[in-house]
Amino acid sequence: MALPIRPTHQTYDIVVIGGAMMGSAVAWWCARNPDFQGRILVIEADPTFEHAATSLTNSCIRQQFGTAVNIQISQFGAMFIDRFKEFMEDDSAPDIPIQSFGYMYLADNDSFAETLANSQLLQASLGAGTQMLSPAKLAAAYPFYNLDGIIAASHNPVNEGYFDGGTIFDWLRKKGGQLGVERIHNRATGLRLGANKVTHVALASGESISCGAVVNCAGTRGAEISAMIDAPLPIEPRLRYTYVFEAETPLPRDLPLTIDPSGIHVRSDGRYYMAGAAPDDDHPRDPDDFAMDHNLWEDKVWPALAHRIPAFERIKLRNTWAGHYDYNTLDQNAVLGPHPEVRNFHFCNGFSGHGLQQSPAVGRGLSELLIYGAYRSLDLTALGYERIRANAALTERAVI
Ligand SMILES: NCCCC(=O)O
Repeated sequence: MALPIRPTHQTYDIVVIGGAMMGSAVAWWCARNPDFQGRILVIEADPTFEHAATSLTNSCIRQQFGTAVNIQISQFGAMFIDRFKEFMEDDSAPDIPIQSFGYMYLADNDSFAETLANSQLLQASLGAGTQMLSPAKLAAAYPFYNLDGIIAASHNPVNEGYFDGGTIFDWLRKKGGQLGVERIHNRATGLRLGANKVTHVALASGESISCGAVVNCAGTRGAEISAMIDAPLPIEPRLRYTYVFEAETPLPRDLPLTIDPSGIHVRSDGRYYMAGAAPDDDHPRDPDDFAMDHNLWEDKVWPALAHRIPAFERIKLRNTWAGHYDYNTLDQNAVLGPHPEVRNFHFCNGFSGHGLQQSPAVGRGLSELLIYGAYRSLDLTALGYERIRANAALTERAVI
């Protein structure tokens, strides 16, 4: 059903700019909380979500991050997926399994092997199942890899792999609507400030909506929205290509999401395989530029895949697409929570390719900030805007 353009009210307690996975998660977490009795408006510029990262995602979750906060975010994400039906409070909600083939990071140099080993210690200390694998162990378990040049690997077969993020997205929108979340097809064109707060959101259709709080979930346009309150964000659209292919001889077991030293990643995708790559010349793009570089497959991606997995010499490309990361150039991590002075403006930006898997914990965390003024479950302060201002990166080495 088409969304209405105009809101039904002139005043909302919470206005969420951007209605894809993050905006829908924030809205649903707020709406389901009995301590919140207000009105929520979600403004979505493209309700088809054709080009949203939510639609063009590889839909995977991992525990293999290099910072405690990201590991804990994923741990809650995995628990949320595991207990999805319970969270939806609806017997007709589906079970959403995680296909735990794990991520397999391959290291071809001492420095990255050490990074993986240190990350494994951190992940294990927080309860994740990550293990370091020697080339010999790797060859025994996954004989299809060509391990030339590989000196170590890390792998986690627990709560790490593919999940059906699209179905979760559908349910968050549906249940949010049942709980009173209002969604419109419109664009935020301006934010009016008064006494260190956003007082109104201007819409492309001409209305000006009075608001209690604003959440910036605008994806690749997040920096445009925060610029409306003079808050610079180091976030830009970056192209990422996805390739789905069929192998003439399928591998004898699921292929973990393998991160090759070439930068290309590939995993099982049902009876197919899915690979991802960045352009060689990785620079900011226009938010509407989704041009595919068709040469990259022949020139780089396929040769790299066939080198690492010789069975992939004989494959048929079935589908390709280009999507965007909302790429945080400072540290490839999310920017979450209130602006230090404009306290009712909340960031929810810069996920740099790992947003879908972070949406359960991020939605919950922002709902706590919006309703109680503080994080109550998982403290996400490390991902706040202050670090952006201070140019103090929360470095995450495991960005794919
Ligand atoms: N965007 C594909 C990689 C997902 C991840 O960062 O785990």
